[in-house]
Amino acid sequence: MLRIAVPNKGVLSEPAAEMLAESGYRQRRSTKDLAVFDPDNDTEFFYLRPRDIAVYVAAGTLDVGITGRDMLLETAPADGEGAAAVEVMPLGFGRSSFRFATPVESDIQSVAQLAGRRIATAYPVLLQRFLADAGLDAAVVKLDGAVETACRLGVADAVCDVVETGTTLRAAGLHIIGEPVLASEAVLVRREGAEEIPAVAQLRRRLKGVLVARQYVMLDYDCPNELLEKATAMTPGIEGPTVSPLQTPGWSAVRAMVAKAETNRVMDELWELGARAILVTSIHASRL
Ligand SMILES: Nc1ncnc2c1ncn2[C@@H]1O[C@H](COP(=O)(O)OP(=O)(O)OP(=O)(O)O)[C@@H](O)[C@H]1O
Ligand SMILES: O=P(O)(O)OC[C@H]1O[C@H](OP(=O)(O)OP(=O)(O)O)[C@H](O)[C@@H]1O
Ligand SMILES: [Mg+2]
Repeated sequence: MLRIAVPNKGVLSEPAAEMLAESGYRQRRSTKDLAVFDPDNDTEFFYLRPRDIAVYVAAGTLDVGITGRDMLLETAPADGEGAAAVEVMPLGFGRSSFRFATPVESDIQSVAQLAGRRIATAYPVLLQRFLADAGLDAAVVKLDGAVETACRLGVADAVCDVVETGTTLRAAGLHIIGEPVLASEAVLVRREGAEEIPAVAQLRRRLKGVLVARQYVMLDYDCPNELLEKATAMTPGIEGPTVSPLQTPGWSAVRAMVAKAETNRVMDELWELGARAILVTSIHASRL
């Protein structure tokens, strides 16, 4: 039986459950459920705090888990101190960056100026590692959350925290300094060195299938044969487009997958070239 850890709360919780449901797995009905068994897939899901997920997976109690890359790295054991969990694949949601910020009016306006100052964070391991690598000596103030308030309340001179839109930082009168310490998103994790069992390989294919269905659309169009070479170069698809003859002499129908973000640009270019009946349909599921 496959055992999977899923975030029970926070921003990763809903999108993780949604992605698993789209991958064909049963998910919990109530946010109070702590575990769910999916008999059709012989899989059990455990709903845990995202911060703890890599710990369970590293211990080998659970086969795989979904957590944030930042949380995975934060909970990684120090060298030689037991097994670690490792990233298997990024999942394309819960994107954020982990970065420094200071009060707008602060005298600290660069990372180098953090030397000798107090930095509040909920990710002390990540921060210590960055400081050590950068050769900076600073005091780390470990907080549990709402880190942005630490400067105003006088317990820190700067923060190092998760930023997505920057709204929370701005509301606290802070601004970003320096480059991101880490770019994070939700990731699938498993135990370092674990043997790839068929159920995990299948889970990965299913998750990849959802990612592809989210990132691509199917594009169909009709094209005069003399323009086929140029048109298919614009829509190469994954392994090459499907080209079939139309009943109208001198015309072909073309079908190819196109990145969702590119759809309108590609449609405009195809139209300009002389393609017609350009249609876009969404992909519900895939195995490439
Ligand atoms: N606003 C956000 N946008 C995108 N990802 C985020 C955001 N806030 C947190 N995350 C990511 O979600 C993961 C879990 O964070 P989350 O905020 O759910 O847990 P927490 O801070 O430990 O708990 P809580 O906020 O419930 O007290 C982390 O990987 C983090 O980078
Ligand atoms: O850049 P933004 O879009 O504003 O998002 C970033 C904020 O979201 C998270 O807070 P959360 O709600 O998880 O509270 P926490 O700080 O207590 O974890 C994170 O810790 C930041 O505070
Ligand atoms: Mg949080």
